[in-house]
Order: sequence, then structure tokens, then C-alpha cells
Amino acid sequence: MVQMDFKSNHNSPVLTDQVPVHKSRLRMSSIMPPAATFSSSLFLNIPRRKNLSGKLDDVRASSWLDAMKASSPPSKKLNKEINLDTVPDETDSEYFSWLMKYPSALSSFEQIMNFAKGKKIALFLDYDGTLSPIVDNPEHAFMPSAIRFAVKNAAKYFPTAIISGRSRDKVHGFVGLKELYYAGSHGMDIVGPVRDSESVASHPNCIRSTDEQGKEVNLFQPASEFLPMIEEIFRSLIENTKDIIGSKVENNKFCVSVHYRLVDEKNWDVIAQRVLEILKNYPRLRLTYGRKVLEIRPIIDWNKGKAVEFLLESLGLSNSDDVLPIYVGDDRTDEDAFKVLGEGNKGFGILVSSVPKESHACYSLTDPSEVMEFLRSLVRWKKCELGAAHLLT
Ligand SMILES: O=P(O)(O)OC[C@H]1O[C@H](O[C@H]2O[C@H](CO)[C@@H](O)[C@H](O)[C@H]2O)[C@H](O)[C@@H](O)[C@@H]1O
Repeated sequence: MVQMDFKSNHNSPVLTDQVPVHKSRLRMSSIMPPAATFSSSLFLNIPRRKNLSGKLDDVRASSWLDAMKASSPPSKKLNKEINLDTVPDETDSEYFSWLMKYPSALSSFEQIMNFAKGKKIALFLDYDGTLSPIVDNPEHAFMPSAIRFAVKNAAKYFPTAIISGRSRDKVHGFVGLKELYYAGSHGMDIVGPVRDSESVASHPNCIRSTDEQGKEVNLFQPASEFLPMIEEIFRSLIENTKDIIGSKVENNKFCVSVHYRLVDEKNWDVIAQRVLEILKNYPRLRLTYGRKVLEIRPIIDWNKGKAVEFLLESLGLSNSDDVLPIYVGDDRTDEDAFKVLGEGNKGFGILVSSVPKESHACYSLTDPSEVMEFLRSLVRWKKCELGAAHLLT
């Protein structure tokens, strides 16, 4: 059942995930995360009232400016096969104590697989920053073919879904693999499989449809009624930011991204002010942020975590002790998925980051090339497991 959250009294900015997280998470005996201790999505509730004092507006914009400055590590471009956004500094003790809390999923691979023995792994992968390196132009966030190959191979052995902030069509276009499931718009646009007995079909906004190959699928779009509103605000954001050099507004179907990666830092407050000003007219939309991007989306009780639950249900893999869902992602919106998997030890999250960040994930990988390595290791492990099972029969 989709719960709509139309809050009406949005008077002040609420930075809900500014609180640093939990104690040490070095888990040598268990792979599961401790109980979640902070709320995951940072959002600003936009005020309905228009008669706010300019002072309050300034405070809001400066809160956002702080968040924007902290939203992505500085880029250290490397001339490598797969261009990395950043690399860990080997002399950085802060980074190494962070690694104790979020051990590398590669170094801890054996430990993870001990837990996975006899279980069916389901893979959930974010796109930008996870499968494709962060680049300046969002239209050029291509997936290296070696990573595509690793994902394709993994999908032969494990049900695999991409869960992205992009529109579903766009991320499908970038990944280009028909054997995967796709959820776009931060999980607000899902195409999932149809099964004989299923409860997902009873979700409001879930309809039967056919995919490009003519196969019957479930199409779930919990924010479908927001489509005209998102179109409208998209046009308004384009119009109102067109003079800010380097800004880019991206229509992600059920949400909109306002990119400021290429905007001169001295104009970041201008872009934040403009976005906030427009949002005042849309009390049913909220603002979150990611890596050098402001994201405008409907206020509904839906996120990447709920999308993971929906897909598990669609795949017939929910409420089952012999299923191990793994979610790999790099950004704030992925925290909702890490949190869902952490609750009740359903599965675990892997945070892709080369700089210390608090997270609900259990493990870490530095960049997309390590994600590729991890996927390859999973496939090797599965092949061995299947080979051993074959020898026993
Ligand atoms: O959930 P995701 O798939 O990670 O999508 C989140 C946002 O990703 C994209 O922006 C990010 O990647 C761009 C390309 O590397 C980069 O230029 C930008 O600065 C990053 O924020 C996408 O363009 C956004 O629409 C998504 O919201």
C-alpha cells in the first residue's frame, strides 16, 4: 500500500541526516549492520506560506549552501582505464579508521560468502558513481564496457536490478542490458516481473504492461499523478537558471535534477536561492541533494529502499531466510536501501566511496572499478559453488 505524505505545514528547513552515525562497525563475526541510528534522506520541507521574511529565506539558502558544498568530494581526475572520481590517500588515517567501520567488500569477500552459503543472492545496483564514474556532463556518464560485461555475467547467476535517480529509460539506455530489472526516478518508476501468485499487483498504481520485447511486466509508478507537476517545474527551473553558467536541469520523469558541478562556487548560493524560490509554489514537492546535484521530487512515502522491497516481492524473494539481497550504491538516496536491508538483517549494503562518509552500509568499495571486481568475484564464487554441487551429484 502506498502511503502518500502530503505535509501541509512546511515552515522551516529540516536537515534530517546531519547527525553522525553509529559506533564502530567492525564486524568480524557477523556481516550485518547494527541498528540504524539516523534518518537517511536529507530533505527540506518547502513552506506553503509566501509571506516569509527575507531573513528566514537567507538562513534556508545558507543551510543548503553548506549542504551543497559538502555534497561531493573534490575530484582528483586520474588517467586510468576507468577514470575515478577520487582515490583514497594512503597516508590518510581518518580514511583508514573509516575503513575499519566499513571494511572493503573485496578484502572481506570470504566472510561475506560464508554468510551467503546456501542463499540466493539478489543484486541491486545504483548507476551513477557505482557502475559509471562521476563525470562533469551527466549526458556523458557512460558505463565502461568491462563493467557492463561484469554486470551481464552477474545477472546470469543472480537476479539483478538497477535502481537509479535517472529516468528509467535513460538509465536503461546507458546500461543497455535487457536481462536486468530497472527502477528509475529513485525507485518511483519500476518495471518488474509478473509471477503467478503475487501480491505486488494489488499495489495502487501497479499495472500490467508489456516491455520492449512484448513480455508481460508489472509497471509500478507510485508518483504518476505528479507527472504534469514535474514537467511544469522542470520548465520553470530551466527558465530560471538559464543565466547561471554551468547549471544544468535534468528531467528524470518523476523527479528533476539541478546540477551545479560546473557552476562557479561563488554562484552556488544563487542557484540554491532560485530553486528554493520556485519550490515555494510546490508544497507537494521536496528538495534533497546528491553529488553536486539538487533533486526535486514528490513528497510521497517512497524511496530506493521501498523499491528494493517491491522488487524482492515481485521476484518472489521477500520474507525468505534463504535470500541475501546486496545493494551497492554511492549516494545519499542509496542510504534508504542500505537501511531497509540492515533492518532485520535482511541483507547488506555496500557503499561506494573513496572518502569517509557515514552510512547505513556494512561494507565499502572505492569506485566503479572495485564494484566490477566485486561482481566478478561473485560470479567466480557462484561457479565454484555450482561446480562443487555438480560433483556431489
Ligand atoms: O541514483 P543515481 O543513479 O546515482 O543518480 C543520482 C544522480 O546521478 C546523476 O548525477 C550524478 O552523476 C553525474 C554524471 O557522472 C554527475 O555529473 C553529477 O554531478 C552527479 O550528481 C544524474 O545526472 C542525476 O540526475 C541523478 O539524480
